[in-house]
Amino acid sequence: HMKVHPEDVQRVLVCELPHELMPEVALYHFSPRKVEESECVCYCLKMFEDLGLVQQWQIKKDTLARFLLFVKKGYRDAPYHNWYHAFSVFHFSYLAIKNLHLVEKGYISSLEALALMVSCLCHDLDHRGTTNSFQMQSGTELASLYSSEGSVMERHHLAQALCILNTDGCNIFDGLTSKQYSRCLDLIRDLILATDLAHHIRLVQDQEKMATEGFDFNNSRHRQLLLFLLMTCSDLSDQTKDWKVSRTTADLVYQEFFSQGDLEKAMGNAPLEMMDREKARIPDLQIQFLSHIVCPVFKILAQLFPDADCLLQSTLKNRHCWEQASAFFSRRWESGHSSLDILR
Ligand SMILES: Cc1nc2ccc(C(=O)NCC(C)C)cc2n2c(-c3cc(OC(C)(C)C)ccc3Cl)nnc12
Ligand SMILES: [Mg+2]
Ligand SMILES: [Zn+2]
Repeated sequence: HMKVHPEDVQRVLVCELPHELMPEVALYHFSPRKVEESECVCYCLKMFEDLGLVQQWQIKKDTLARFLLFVKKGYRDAPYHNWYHAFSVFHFSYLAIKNLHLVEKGYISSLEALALMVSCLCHDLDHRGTTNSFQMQSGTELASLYSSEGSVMERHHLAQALCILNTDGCNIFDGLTSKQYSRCLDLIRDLILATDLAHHIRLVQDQEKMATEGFDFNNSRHRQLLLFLLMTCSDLSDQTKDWKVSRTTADLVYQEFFSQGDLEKAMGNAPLEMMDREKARIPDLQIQFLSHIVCPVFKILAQLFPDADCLLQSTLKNRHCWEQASAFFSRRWESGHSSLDILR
């Protein structure tokens, strides 16, 4: 099973980063995918510190370093669902908490901020680059464990997160009271299970209604819906960056989808068109994904927080780029040749 060596922990604790994170790390257009892999764990530690969470929750730094190293090791090298995805999702939760002043303004508590950030880091642990329906159709061991409850992969990600928290020297929550501890684990459970796309689709109408009515600070349902919204926005945050990041991410996602499609064909099952490298039209699929999933959630975020409007604008700009690519492609498809190279 996974091992983390004491010298790895020491290297993180003495990390050579300037004591404070560079100011640009806290900007919306900063792409965490540009951070050196060997520096990611240091950045995570600094982000927790920057938000005062290490201090507030009496988190021992060597415990946090060890926890972060175990989480990083807990990701496989799938094209998209790997450590850099988790690190990017975590970074966005830091951006939202810091730039929207979510704790100071009372939208979320400090404990909810801690749970949100830890959930972002752990939310796709041990992902194999295949979907829930693939687990069920091919009868994987994860499906036999979790298919009766649904959200097969998300239940596995949660189990992996709890396993790391229970590993010697990794329990970052041992400074919490037992009441805070059980509240925090309930939050992490709900937040990681909320990353199932099917769960998100069930919630989004209530989130739209909340944004239209206006956030009610005393309404526990509103507070819960906001945490789920922040989780989904973080999971999709690559689409709020510049075109190169947004397009590169789509490339990685389709590498996973097409590999799954190849597997399904080899098993005699017909893949979804989105997963069939012979049939998928990536620009059109991305326009649909941005229109139906991404832009709606950042529209809700922008309605609740006008300062987040720049994020919605970025997703709309990226959709426009795909529309231009699609127009260009359909001209080339008619003339018989096409490749994604034009986007290079
Ligand atoms: C660039 C990009 N293209 C995608 C294209 C299609 C789909 C897809 O699943 N389509 C199925 C139909 C029914 C909608 C997801 C895509 N996707 C995700 C993603 C989001 C997820 O769920 C949350 C975060 C809750 C929305 C879960 C898994 C993934 Cl891979 N992340 N980036 C992408
Ligand atoms: Mg996931
Ligand atoms: Zn994810």
